[in-house]
Amino acid sequence: MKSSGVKNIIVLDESGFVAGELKSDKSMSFTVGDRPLDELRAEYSGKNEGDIFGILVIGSDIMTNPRNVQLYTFKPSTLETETAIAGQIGNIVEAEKLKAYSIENLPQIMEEVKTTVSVQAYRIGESGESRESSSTVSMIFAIAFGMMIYMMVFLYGGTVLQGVVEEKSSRVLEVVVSSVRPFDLMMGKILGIAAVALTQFFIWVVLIAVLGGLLMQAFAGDLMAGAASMTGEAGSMTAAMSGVDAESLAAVKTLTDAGFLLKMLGGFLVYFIGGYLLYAAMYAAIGSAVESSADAQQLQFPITIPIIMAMIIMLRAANDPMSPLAVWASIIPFTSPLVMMARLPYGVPATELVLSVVLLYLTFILTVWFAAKIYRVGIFITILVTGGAGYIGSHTAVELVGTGYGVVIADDLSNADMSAVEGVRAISGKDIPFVKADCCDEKEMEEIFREYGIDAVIHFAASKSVEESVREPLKYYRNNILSFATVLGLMRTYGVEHMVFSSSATVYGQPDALPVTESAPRKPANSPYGNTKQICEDILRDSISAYDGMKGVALRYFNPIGAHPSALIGELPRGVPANLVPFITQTAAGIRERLHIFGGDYSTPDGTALRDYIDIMDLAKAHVAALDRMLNGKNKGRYEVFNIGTGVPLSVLRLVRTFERVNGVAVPYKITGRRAGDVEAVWADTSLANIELGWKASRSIEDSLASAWDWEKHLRYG
Ligand SMILES: O=c1ccn([C@@H]2O[C@H](COP(=O)(O)OP(=O)(O)O[C@H]3O[C@H](CO)[C@@H](O)[C@H](O)[C@H]3O)[C@@H](O)[C@H]2O)c(=O)[nH]1
Repeated sequence: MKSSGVKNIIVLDESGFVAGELKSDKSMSFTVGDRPLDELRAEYSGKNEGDIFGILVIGSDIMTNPRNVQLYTFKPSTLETETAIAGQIGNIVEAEKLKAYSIENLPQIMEEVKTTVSVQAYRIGESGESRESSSTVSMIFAIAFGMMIYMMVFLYGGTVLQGVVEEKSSRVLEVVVSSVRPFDLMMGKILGIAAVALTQFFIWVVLIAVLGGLLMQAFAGDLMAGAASMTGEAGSMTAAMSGVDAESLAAVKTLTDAGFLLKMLGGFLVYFIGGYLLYAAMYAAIGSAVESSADAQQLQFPITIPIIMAMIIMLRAANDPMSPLAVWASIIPFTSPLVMMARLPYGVPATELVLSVVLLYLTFILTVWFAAKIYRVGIFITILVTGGAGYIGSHTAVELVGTGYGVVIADDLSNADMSAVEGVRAISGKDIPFVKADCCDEKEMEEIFREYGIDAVIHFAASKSVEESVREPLKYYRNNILSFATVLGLMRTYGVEHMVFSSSATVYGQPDALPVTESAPRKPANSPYGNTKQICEDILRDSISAYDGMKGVALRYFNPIGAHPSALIGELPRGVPANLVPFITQTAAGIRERLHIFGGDYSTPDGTALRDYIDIMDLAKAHVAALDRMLNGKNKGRYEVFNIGTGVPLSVLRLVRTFERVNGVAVPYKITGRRAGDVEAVWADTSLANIELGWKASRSIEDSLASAWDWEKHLRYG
């Protein structure tokens, strides 16, 4: 990779008057050779690292046959070198010819002695064989191929960029993305457009080849025939001596040299594909990072800089393929596709070629990875689901992914199981990120905000046992309130503005009027648990009113029941279930002897308490609806509250009977005294959620109870 420096050229001058007149300069140095050509060739052949650049043979009849000049090189020759030598010899011959004329009619003489010398280059390989090649053709090839790469990159890179930008605004993509890794999606997009580009390119190549062939036949038939009749060095020498334009012959020979053409086409394909892929990946990264085509225009500029640089270096490299700039630019991936094409005709060491190709394709893959990372952040709206391993959290995570949202689950697994996360992954078919973190731990949580571009939070993380909260209030105030305040604080720090909070119908206590609307007064809480839900609602309301941009929805759930239809996730109570349905399923499964129905003396049709049982899948969908509303700017206030229920009251006894009927299992039960803290009846007025969220419970109580039983059986019997 060292610079070519001064080109030392041995001159064998058969004419006797040229060698002495050749002037050395900083690029070329001439010494007169004192041994025959064959001897010199044998001595220097294969010693590419040596000092001698080549041997210049000037024919004895140079005065009458100015084309009888041959340059045998041990290193790649360039058009620049050949032109310089030809120029010098031309001047010397002209001067020599001038001597023979009377000086009186100088202008006429000048015209007459004007001589154009062409140098035929012979590249001496390791084997000592010399092959004639045309520098002009090589350069034209290099530049033409380089230009094609350049055009393709611009043309189809732009297509990739537009494609990514357009799809970003399309919801369809989010659905696609939910089942494909961003890396695969990005790669598919780039390769898909590459396939189109290549097809179009090959159509062009075939067209040009056919047209070119016809033109060649029409205009260059004679020349081709001449070239075909002369094979090898001897032929060329004859041609040179017979005065046929040697450069034209060399051009035709180069064009008909299958080895040369194969090398150039092979190189072109490797660099065309590699160059396109790399730049397409860069365009894709930009497409991922911007919101609109207009923004993309501005960001495209940085990409054009290396391409333009590569174009400039490519033109230089065609003249001096061994200069350090050319060598490095042909290895560095961003310029290599163009620059290497310019160097290729002159012969490039295999190590440089391999390094260049490997680096090009490696950088492409890295760029796709990088683009995919931006894409994920740019295209996915990523939702942090705290408590996502819990009952409602896991079902909501499934629903979010199904809708096209990106999800990160955070859970300390204190009252949940990793199997729920696995279930979510299995259902959604996606490797959803899970972080074991306590929402009260600011450091742990901050990692999540830093690592994943969080756009919104659904906060489920909380302890949920009414009875336990009475025994351990501090645990509840910490787990439910401190955690919520910590998450909200981090949202502020990281500019995350959307919060869906998991509230509860418990805030209504025993409502004065039924069904209960969102505007019903909240009653003093019966338990620390209930109190935390009220306090968290207030924290959210106050934070939103204090902090610009922050928006929030509190969803007041009624009684969530049921499980995902796949039975891969469901409610996972620890110890003796406090809630009705898990107790029923465990009793039906024989784990519990009998169900105790708390209170048969309420003022209700059958004396048992009335509740509004909402299916877990419907409840999960309500979260997506709330999130969509905020993210689409459809919310009417920055803080909104919705009841999430069916609006249909059901007694405990009716629920038990329905369970038995739907599942064909008996649930032994006994009516006992009322449970402390229980309200008699509560059910939702869901009209606000129906109208504003465009959400309505759709699963029947039968569906819910059947899925609850399926889940229990899955837990027991797999
Ligand atoms: O073994 C049991 C369990 C419950 N019930 C009754 O079933 C109904 C529903 O009880 P449960 O499933 O415990 O729900 P709720 O007490 O209504 O509590 C729900 O509603 C509360 C707010 O109202 C939330 O805080 C809870 O998390 C949520 O489960 C109530 O009448 C209970 O008395 C029984 O009869 N036997």
